[in-house]
Amino acid sequence: MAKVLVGLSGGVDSSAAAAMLLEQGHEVAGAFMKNWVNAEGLPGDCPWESDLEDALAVAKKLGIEFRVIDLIDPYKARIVDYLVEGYRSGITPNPDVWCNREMKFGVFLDYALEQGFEKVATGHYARRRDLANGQGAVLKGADPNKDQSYFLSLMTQRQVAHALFPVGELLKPAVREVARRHDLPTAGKKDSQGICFIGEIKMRDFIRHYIPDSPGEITDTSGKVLGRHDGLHLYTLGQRKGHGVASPRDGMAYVVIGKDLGRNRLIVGWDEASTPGLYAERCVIGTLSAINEPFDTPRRIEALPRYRAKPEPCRMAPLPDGRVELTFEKPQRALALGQICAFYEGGRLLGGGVFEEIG
Ligand SMILES: Nc1ncnc2c1ncn2[C@@H]1O[C@H](COP(=O)(O)OP(=O)(O)OP(=O)(O)O)[C@@H](O)[C@H]1O
Repeated sequence: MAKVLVGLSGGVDSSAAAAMLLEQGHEVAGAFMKNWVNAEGLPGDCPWESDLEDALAVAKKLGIEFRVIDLIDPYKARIVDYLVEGYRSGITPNPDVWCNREMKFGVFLDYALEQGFEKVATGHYARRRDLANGQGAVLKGADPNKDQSYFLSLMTQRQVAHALFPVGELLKPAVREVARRHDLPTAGKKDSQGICFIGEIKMRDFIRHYIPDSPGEITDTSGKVLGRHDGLHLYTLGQRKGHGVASPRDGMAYVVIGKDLGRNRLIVGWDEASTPGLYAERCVIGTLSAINEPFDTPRRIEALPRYRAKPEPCRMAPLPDGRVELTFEKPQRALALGQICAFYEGGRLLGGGVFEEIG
């Protein structure tokens, strides 16, 4: 049995996680991380105060110690700045994946260890197993509709060694049942949406607050002007809606297929396999994180280029500069620089990295 600090977000999953850990006989305390406060008055609803109340009510009901930890400054430095810088430089950042590595299993885990806890638990739908060599492994969650292992793909072995994911063993209805059985006030709460800190604030409004619009032309690949954009950072490869260019072809939409940074032009094309720039078979992944074995020999794996994508078979080969090259069996649509790619073998998460070159 271990001394566990569980991250209580005020949602049903982490509430049930705390209850399960108690049932398993662990010594449990709960903590709410204060990550971001809408001090800048962005339009939208930021429900952290009611989430904090819910987390506190759950801890009370379970009779566990509850702490509020102010991580606003490290969150700004590690997540908000990464997000804004990413958009500014024209890539597509993924703050949810980064948050697990830098905050929940970074700053928060360090705090927990310092305070004498042995483990940090969260309500993620993933499973943790001990390997014969003593290492911890991460498997996909038992509920295929809820699996969140993708978001854990940049975790290190040290982080996994101290992590627990109790609800990952269950299907979602069984998780709600745990919360009901313990009469937790969050049992019927609907699942949270969106980026962990932005809450109900629209990403577009958030970005616009930090990066001024920089309007330019929208063209096709021949350079013909089809419309105007508000700033290249507001668009992502493969994006169908929001660019405002109507399609003259029935059943065939214009999608974003590239950005010409030099001329501040957004390039659109047809959403079809033959469109240059939209599909790629090959890519280079850097900023790698290997949970168990290093990626130093060529092998066949499955890759998830984005959350909720289908696992795609591919060949992974190490490069002399320490990164890896992936060659997919089938061309992949809209792989975006900056996005996270998670690697799997069967149901086991091998790790992941960042798309640094495409095509
Ligand atoms: N502000 C927070 N304070 C403490 N822990 C948090 C916080 N936000 C998220 N977590 C932890 O990270 C886990 C995954 O976060 P995510 O935002 O994906 O929540 P979720 O899947 O909606 O789960 P939940 O139902 O518990 O909110 C949560 O289950 C919780 O353990």
